[in-house]
Amino acid sequence: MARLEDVETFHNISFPGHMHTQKSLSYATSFQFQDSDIVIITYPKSGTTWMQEMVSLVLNRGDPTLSTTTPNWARAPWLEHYYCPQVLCTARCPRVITSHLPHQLLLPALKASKAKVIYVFRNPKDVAVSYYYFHKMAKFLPEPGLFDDFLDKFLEGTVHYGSWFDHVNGWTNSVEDIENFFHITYEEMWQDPRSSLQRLCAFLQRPLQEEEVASTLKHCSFGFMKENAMVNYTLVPQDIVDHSQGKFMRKGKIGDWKNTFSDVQSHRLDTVFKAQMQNSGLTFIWESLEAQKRTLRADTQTAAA
Ligand SMILES: Nc1ncnc2c1ncn2[C@@H]1O[C@H](COP(=O)(O)OS(=O)(=O)O)[C@@H](OP(=O)(O)O)[C@H]1O
Repeated sequence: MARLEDVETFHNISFPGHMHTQKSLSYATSFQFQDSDIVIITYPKSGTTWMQEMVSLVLNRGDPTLSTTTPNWARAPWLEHYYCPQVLCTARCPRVITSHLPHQLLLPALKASKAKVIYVFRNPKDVAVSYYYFHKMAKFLPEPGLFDDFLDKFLEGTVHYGSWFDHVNGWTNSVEDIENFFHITYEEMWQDPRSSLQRLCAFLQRPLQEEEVASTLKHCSFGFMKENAMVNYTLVPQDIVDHSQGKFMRKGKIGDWKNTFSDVQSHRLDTVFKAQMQNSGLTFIWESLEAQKRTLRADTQTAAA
């Protein structure tokens, strides 16, 4: 199946040209946010769709009607995609807007408003693997080749949307610059969905009743989202996303990187991580809960011996 390989370069960062144009990227960077807007920002494959679903359910008090009838990209459109202006014309208030843009491109526009900004990030090893497999399916992304070659580009920051390290450093350092800023990790959402949801509700000032919380958690679970055609991307035509190559809702786990990374590749990422993230003060969860428990047990046994 042919690739839709056109590339847009904007401020030295490459973007898939099939969905972004100079005009749409300029539109995004000079966007006039409203104070009532809710803006979800992520590096690709970090939990965007999950947060779009969570926000949508919170705004609808756990009622899944919209989540099961309207695709996520229509409920929370990508600011930098060419179709955003048309979708925003009919958007309800508060508008929910999504972006993968790095902070240097979007911060000036956001600083000028009181929009509520949600930043979701995920450990870079799981991001790299998820992104790699998505490149195999998504015809608007370049053919990724071997994982080793893709990892080189990921570490150099020459993949589409730029460097994970710059993205996470940039946005997590923006707390001071943006009046209403909330950040959360994929791992936190995974390990403690209920308290993640409570934190989100508090930030959005949308408290939920217990049954609304239960419904939101149910519809945001990986199992539910995997089957929901409004979020699992099966609605996207085959010539844009080749569904025979994999699933968008692929595994939804912490620590899946271990099935793709070799020890050498893991060490390579660790080295770049150490160099670029050492001043970030951020800590990441790299392993599944089972692996964490195994390590803890082994440590306890060693200490007891
Ligand atoms: N509810 C829920 N629980 C756990 N994990 C989830 C959930 N929803 C989406 N996912 C996983 O998120 C990955 C896709 O990330 P994004 O939505 O950011 O992708 S995109 O940037 O919008 O293309 C992709 O991760 P991988 O499975 O590791 O590839 C999805 O499976």
